[in-house]
Amino acid sequence: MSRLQLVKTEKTKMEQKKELEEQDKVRLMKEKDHSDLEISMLKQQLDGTKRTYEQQQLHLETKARNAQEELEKKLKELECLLSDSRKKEKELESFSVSKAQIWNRKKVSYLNSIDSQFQALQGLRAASMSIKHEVIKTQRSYSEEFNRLGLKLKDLAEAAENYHAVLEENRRLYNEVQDLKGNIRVYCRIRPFLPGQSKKHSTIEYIGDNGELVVANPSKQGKENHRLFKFNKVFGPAATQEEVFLDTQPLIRSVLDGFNVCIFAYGQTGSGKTYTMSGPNSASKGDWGVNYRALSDLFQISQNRRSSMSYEVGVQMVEIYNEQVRDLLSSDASQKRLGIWSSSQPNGLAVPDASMHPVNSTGDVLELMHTGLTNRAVGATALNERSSRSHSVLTVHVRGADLETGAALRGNLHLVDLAGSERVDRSEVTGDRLKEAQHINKSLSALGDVIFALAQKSPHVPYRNSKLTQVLQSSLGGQAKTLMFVQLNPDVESFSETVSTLKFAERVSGVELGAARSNKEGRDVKELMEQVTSLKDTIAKKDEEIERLQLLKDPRTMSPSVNNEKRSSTSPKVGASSPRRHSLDGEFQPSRRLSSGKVSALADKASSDPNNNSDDKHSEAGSQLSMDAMVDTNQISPPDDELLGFSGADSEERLSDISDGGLSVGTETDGSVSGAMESSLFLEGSKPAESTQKSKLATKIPRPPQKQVQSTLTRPSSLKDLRKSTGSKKLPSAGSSSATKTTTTTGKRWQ
Ligand SMILES: Nc1ncnc2c1ncn2[C@@H]1O[C@H](COP(=O)(O)OP(=O)(O)OP(=O)(O)O)[C@@H](O)[C@H]1O
Repeated sequence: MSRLQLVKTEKTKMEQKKELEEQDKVRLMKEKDHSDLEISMLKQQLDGTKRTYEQQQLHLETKARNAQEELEKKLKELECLLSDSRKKEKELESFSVSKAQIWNRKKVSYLNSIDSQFQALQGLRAASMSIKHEVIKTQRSYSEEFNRLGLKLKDLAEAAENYHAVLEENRRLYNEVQDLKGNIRVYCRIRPFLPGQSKKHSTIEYIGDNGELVVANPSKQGKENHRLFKFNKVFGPAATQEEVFLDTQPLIRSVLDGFNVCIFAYGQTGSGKTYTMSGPNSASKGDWGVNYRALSDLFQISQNRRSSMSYEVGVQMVEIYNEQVRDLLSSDASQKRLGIWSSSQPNGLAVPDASMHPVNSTGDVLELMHTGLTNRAVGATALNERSSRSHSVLTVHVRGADLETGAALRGNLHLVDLAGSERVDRSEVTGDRLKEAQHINKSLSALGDVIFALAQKSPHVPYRNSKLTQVLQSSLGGQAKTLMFVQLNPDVESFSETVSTLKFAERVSGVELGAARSNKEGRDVKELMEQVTSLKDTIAKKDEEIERLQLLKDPRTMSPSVNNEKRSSTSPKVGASSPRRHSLDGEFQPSRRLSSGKVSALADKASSDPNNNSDDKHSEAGSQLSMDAMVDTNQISPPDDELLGFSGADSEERLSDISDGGLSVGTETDGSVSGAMESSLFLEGSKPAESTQKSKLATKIPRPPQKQVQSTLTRPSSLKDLRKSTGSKKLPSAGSSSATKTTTTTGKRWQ
């Protein structure tokens, strides 16, 4: 059974295997069909592809043929090009060969030039080396020089630091010198005779170098009508405008240093006030008066100082007519009356309403002054010679600032052309003319009174008595400096006016008791005394010579007894005169007509023995002189002083006439010195005690009214008159200490 089962299992297995194989066969048959299908498809595909390839091959073959044709064409072209290029190459080769040759030539020339330039460069280098050495040497010397300059600069810088201090010191010293010369100066100027007047007699007898002036009335007989005056300076008729200004110039500088200065011209109508202050009409530069020159100088100095100071200058010009102040520079035709500030305003203006015109040059000033003078002249036609009857005041205001310190200063310069000073007899005038005269006399008297009160240190200075003194207040007194020009007309017909003018001036000049006088006096007096001694020697020699000549001329006097007599009586009279003139003047000037006496008469008296009072001739002569003087004084006195409004001034003037010294206590610095000199010159040998006594007497004399006293005092002799005058002029020097002190203490610097 097992076998069968085995065979049966075997058979099943065989059947299963056969079945599987059957299945495989079917599957394989299917796969074969499928593969046949695939093969046919692939065959189809292959055919299609074969065809496509064949087409493509055809196309490509066509293309290749075309390309080949084209390439053949290009090849031909390229061959052409190649042949062209070869040709060009050949050409270029030949060109480059020629170029190379040119370049070679150029190269050679460049090399040559480089060679030569190199050599030149070598030369330059050598030169530059030597220059360098030179420069180094110069640099060294420069640096040494710079060092030296540096040291100098340092010194300069140090000096510059002190410059301002020195400048300030200079100014101080300069103004001290001006102070030493006195704060009030009086210059006398005599105008020449005008064309057509040459034949007239002159009243001017003698002009001394030291300010002496002798006037006389030539129409009167006798030697006794001579009068001697003494001022700081006397300018004769021949003096030029420039000479006059030279002595004025120092004051101008003071204005720029902050001082107030007043320059005025006093004198009768036609005596040359306007000529001195402004110059003649349409004056050329050479004829310019003090005004123009002062302003021109002012600008010049301010210009010179511009590195250290800056200045502003303004001008006002007013006219005082009948006690009314009028602006001469105003464009306003209404000409209103202007008010005056009696005490100076902070800005220093006395007439603040008068127009102020800033000026920068002399040209500006000329223009303004022309306007001012034209305005004054307009008034003149309307009111008849008004220019002579009014005071014109040109005020220059200067404001300065120190550029270094910023310090400010202020100075005023008043340039005044006063109205004519002549006195008018009441009987001669009425109405407007009388009113004018009263106003002028009042203001001029007030001016004299102010100066006199200042000199006397009076607690009250009467500035308010006139518009003139109110306007000038800041420039009168204190440390202000005043210069008065006394103008004289030499015409004999003006003699009484001349004497009156001179007396006024003497009164003004006599008031200055300068602080420096006592300092200066010693030395100056010594010098002057030495001069006097030498003059006396000369006089003595001349005396002897004249005597000798006279003796030779007059044989009758040959006898010793007569000779002696003559010598005692005539020799001093004739002999002393001309030698003195010689010695004072330097040389004899016939025009002064002194040969027969006049000044010589004064000198006679001076040189004669003062003890010889019994000499009748002399005492007579003396009284005659005084009488003449009195007659003159009386002639000029108006009949009714009070009505004309100058009685006070007159009485004082008379007093000055009487004692001179009582008021004229020395004409400032030089005046006092000259007082001493005069006493020696004119009172040679006089007893000092006597002269002192007389001067004391003079100072004790009460003031007005003095006509009586005048005659008793002046009558004895003119010699005494002179003694009194000179003696009293010496007074301040003897007892000047108090006066000297007061002047110094009252002197206040203006600010
Ligand atoms: N020093 C001088 N040299 C030449 N001529 C002068 C001199 N002084 C004055 N004169 C002449 O004298 C005449 C009068 O002078 P001026 O007019 O200056 O006098 P015055 O005092 O100002 O007169 P007034 O009071 O009328 O103004 C003028 O013709 C002037 O030219």
